Amino acid sequence: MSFNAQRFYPQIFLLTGFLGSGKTSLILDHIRDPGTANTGVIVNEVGQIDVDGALITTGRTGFPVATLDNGCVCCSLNSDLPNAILELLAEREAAGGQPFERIIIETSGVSKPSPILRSLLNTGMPLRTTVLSTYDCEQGPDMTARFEEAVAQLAAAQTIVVSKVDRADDLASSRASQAAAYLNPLAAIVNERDRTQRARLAFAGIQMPLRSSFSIVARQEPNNSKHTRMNVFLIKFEEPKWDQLSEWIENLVGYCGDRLLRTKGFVRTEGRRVLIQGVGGSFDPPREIADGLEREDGLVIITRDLAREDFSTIEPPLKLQVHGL
Ligand SMILES: Nc1nc2c(ncn2[C@@H]2O[C@H](COP(=O)(O)OP(=O)(O)OP(=O)(O)O)[C@@H](O)[C@H]2O)c(=O)[nH]1
Repeated sequence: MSFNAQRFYPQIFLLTGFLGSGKTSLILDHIRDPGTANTGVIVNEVGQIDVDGALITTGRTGFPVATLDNGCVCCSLNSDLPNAILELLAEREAAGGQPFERIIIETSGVSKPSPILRSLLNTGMPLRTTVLSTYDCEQGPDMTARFEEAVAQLAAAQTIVVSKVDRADDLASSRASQAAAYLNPLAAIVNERDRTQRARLAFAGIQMPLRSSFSIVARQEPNNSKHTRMNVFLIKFEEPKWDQLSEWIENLVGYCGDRLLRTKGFVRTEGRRVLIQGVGGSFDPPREIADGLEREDGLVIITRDLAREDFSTIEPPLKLQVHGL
């Protein structure tokens, strides 16, 4: 399928936001809302385990999700993204469905938006694009100060959606809005406790021609797309016992401290397949995932300034392989 001037092209929402700041959750809140049937999603993960795609697929059965699995999309400037859009449109047409009103592109938590916007510009498709960034009110300004990726994401956004306010107090919530507005005075800020309403406001869409949003990003972010301070590891376990695995994770958290940024993936333990998710040192309760889901097992761990050898010092000693990604 190629570009067709007669076709109706959906609005594109480029959804950015730092690691664990709530991008997938915002999409899940959106697709659970009746009336969003004409949404398609493209997911890009920095690790090789597609957890986000899996969660969205289980969030609504049969939901149209495409995955960009060639590493971080902002680092691999090629035709993957335009092709994913065209394929999603073609599949929809072939299935005889209503045209998409919107396609949400969930970028990896370390992607910088500028190269992605550039690759959208090069499609030749008349795409109306809105850049959204989630801003985690629990992580706040410290995180953004430490990582240029987080600054680039917020600077590029037309809309900043403050996440996790449903479990924050009023002070944390209003501080997050102020910090977001300070970083990007041009952005509309969505700060809403009700998650359904938050998703509605987020994807209501402030439409700007792609070129003007691109020029904002280009000013803030002149050249590179390297993630200099981050390390991404894929850990493959040999069916550890649950007690041992949870102790290992607790010790990992203690060992890394604030160098641990994001942990997520699927691990087989005692005959079950478990979803493990953590942002910094805070972990969700483990969730059993049905075996039918065709996703590779393994835990993606994103850190700052950590070496592969560090994992061998974590107790208890488990049988594992560490791959640097
Ligand atoms: N209560 C609450 N929890 C949230 C919210 N947003 C995210 N979370 C939780 O925060 C964790 C990370 O959320 P995700 O939606 O996976 O974050 P993400 O930005 O997609 O993560 P990456 O793709 O790894 O960068 C999960 O445990 C979510 O359940 C929110 O608005 N409210």
